[in-house]
Amino acid sequence: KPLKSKKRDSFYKLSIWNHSARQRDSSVSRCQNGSTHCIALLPSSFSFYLTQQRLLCSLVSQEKHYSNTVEGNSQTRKIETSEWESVRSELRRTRIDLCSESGSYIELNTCPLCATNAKRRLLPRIHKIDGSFHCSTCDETYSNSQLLERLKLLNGTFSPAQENILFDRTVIDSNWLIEFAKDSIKNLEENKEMIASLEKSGLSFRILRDFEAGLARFRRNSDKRYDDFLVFPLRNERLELVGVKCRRIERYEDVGYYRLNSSFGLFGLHLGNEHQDSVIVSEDEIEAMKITESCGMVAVSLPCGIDYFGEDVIRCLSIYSKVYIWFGNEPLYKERACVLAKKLGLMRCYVISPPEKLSAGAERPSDLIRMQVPLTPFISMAEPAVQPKYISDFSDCRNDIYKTLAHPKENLFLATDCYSLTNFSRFTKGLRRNEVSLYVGESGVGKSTFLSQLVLDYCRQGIPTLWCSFASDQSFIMKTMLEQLAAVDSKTLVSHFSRFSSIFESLPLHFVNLSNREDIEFLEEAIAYAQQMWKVTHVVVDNINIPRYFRGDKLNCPKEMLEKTLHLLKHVTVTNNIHISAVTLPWIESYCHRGMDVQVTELFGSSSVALEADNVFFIKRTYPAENLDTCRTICILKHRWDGNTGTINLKQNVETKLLQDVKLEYSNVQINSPSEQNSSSVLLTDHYSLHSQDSLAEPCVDDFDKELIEVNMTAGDLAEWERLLDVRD
Ligand SMILES: Nc1ncnc2c1ncn2[C@@H]1O[C@H](COP(=O)(O)OP(=O)(O)OP(=O)(O)O)[C@@H](O)[C@H]1O
Repeated sequence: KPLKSKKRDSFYKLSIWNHSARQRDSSVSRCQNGSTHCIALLPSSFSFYLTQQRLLCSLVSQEKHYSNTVEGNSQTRKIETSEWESVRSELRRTRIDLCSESGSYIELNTCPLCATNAKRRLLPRIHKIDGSFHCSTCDETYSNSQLLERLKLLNGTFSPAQENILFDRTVIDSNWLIEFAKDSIKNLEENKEMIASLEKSGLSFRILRDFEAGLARFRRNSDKRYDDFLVFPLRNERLELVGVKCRRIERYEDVGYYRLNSSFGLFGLHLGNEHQDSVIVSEDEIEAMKITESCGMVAVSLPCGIDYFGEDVIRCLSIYSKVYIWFGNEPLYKERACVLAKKLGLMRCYVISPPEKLSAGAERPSDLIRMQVPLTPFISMAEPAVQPKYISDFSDCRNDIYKTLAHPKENLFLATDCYSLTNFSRFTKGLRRNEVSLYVGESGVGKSTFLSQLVLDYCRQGIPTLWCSFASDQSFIMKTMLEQLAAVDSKTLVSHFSRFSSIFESLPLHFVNLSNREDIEFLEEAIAYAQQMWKVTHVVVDNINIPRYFRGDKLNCPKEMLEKTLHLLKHVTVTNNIHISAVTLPWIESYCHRGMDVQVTELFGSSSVALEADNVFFIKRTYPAENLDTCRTICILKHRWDGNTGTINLKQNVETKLLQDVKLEYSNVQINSPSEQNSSSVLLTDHYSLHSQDSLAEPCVDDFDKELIEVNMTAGDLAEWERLLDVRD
């Protein structure tokens, strides 16, 4: 937990108590100078709280904790210490730190698979008991052994799997290896039959000689038969022979190695010279030879295919300023090409993946050569491995744009109508993804009341919503919502409390209390969590003026804080494809009492707030009252969807807390033609007749809007109320 700056550098007495409240241990932990975190090693299961001088921890007995997980569930396997140690050492190799231990999980500071990091919560984590790994950003779950395998592949510490490795022997004498390689070349030269069959498959003798490929015979232990193997020399970055790879001709997957030490070299490396600055990396020796034969470029092959990108391999490729990677078009090949490119340095790597149209489905160089398709055009079409995210063209967005144009309701709108605030709904055309709406108004003007009714309406339409509140008392807003949902007088509400409560509880609505969280990062974390857990698509933040810390840094300027927060919220909406409604106070409160001519820029000065928010709704008291003393006005100052601006009066039913939006005025009517207005009003009225009766049990007295249907239900008519609710459900 980040400590406030003034508390840094101070001493904390750390007392750990066991569950029977006997002091078990105590030590002094100190924040290091300038550090934001105070780290103390604590038993895995404890709860703690921080007072002025003390961090009090209550320790939950370890046995009890285990009984809930392992013994309680016989299917859960306790991870072996050795397994965990190997995962831990692979993680260390990947330079991934174990970030923290919380409850039964160990968090990692970065995901080894998708590279999400501490800035983007939630962190990937490993279960302490069964060793399972889960990252919610890339949505990958692995068992302990699967994770180990993945990490080994990423690290290049993979040592060839047992299956196809017939032998892997370390040679002590380098001369023996040189003699073996020479002999094998001679063997191949003398075996005319073999050369003829290789030439038939598209490999000329010349290229075999250039690559110094050879032939060797090995006797099988089992049946004393001899098998022919092609021999490929492996050289290090100094072009010294460090090993040979042998591949059985009959079964090409079967391989064997003779190596001088634990490192591998590359096949074909000796063909490069100082004049060549580019190389093609292929998975397979035959492919490498065919590429060079076909296009004249230097091609090398990896000693263990796409499974091994160890340091020795990377060193061999370091002399080239341009590396073309040609593995294949399948997702696994592409993924491995990316991993290799990252290790080599993205800026100098290019990935060759022949487009299907041009290659007639053939993606590997040998297939293309067999089909007599020249390779050079594909090499020139290679895509740079690094594709900066900020560069995009129409084709990147084409599909999304089509979807939003052709099926806006399914792809863009979370909801088009709000049934209890019909005029507002007609004006705003509903709730759209990727937008931030800002509700501005002086304190106590009714921002939360308005939003609670809006949220309630959308929740009833099934839109999963998260209400994030920085206010200390969250029950207040829940109470308002319950009153608005019930839409009955307080006496009836009390007598039927449990019934209304269960309806309220069944809504897809979740609350997050951020009252003690002054850092905006907690909000980010809460949204990420709610997205994972409940797939929320609408998030309300009440109110964004409260946080003071931006990712650990205290910002003393509220304007800067607001700008940064809004920028963050906009980013969150776009990355998560959701809508965020944020509540804020205006910077210049005097404008609250001005007429409709207020501009967004006047409320927020020349800041980026006006730019970042897609919609700005300014709620103000209506002065002077022509008998409308309970009225508020909501001014639509900015509306990105159609650019309309206007005002709507809000009238509250004091008993039920329900708002009625009356008297809609467009300030730029020319955009909405009368016919459009009519058609939308028919639609709204239709819905309204079905939905409104449960939300407006007691209609407001004044009939400002002719389109509002009359509600003929009495406040206490609960049976009818529930019947309607059932019909709607
Ligand atoms: N249209 C309205 N007419 C009359 N009273 C209203 C109206 N809207 C809200 N109120 C009342 O105003 C009071 C304050 O409302 P609310 O808490 O929603 O304000 P707020 O702007 O969110 O305040 P804060 O910024 O302090 O959180 C409540 O008692 C509410 O019932």
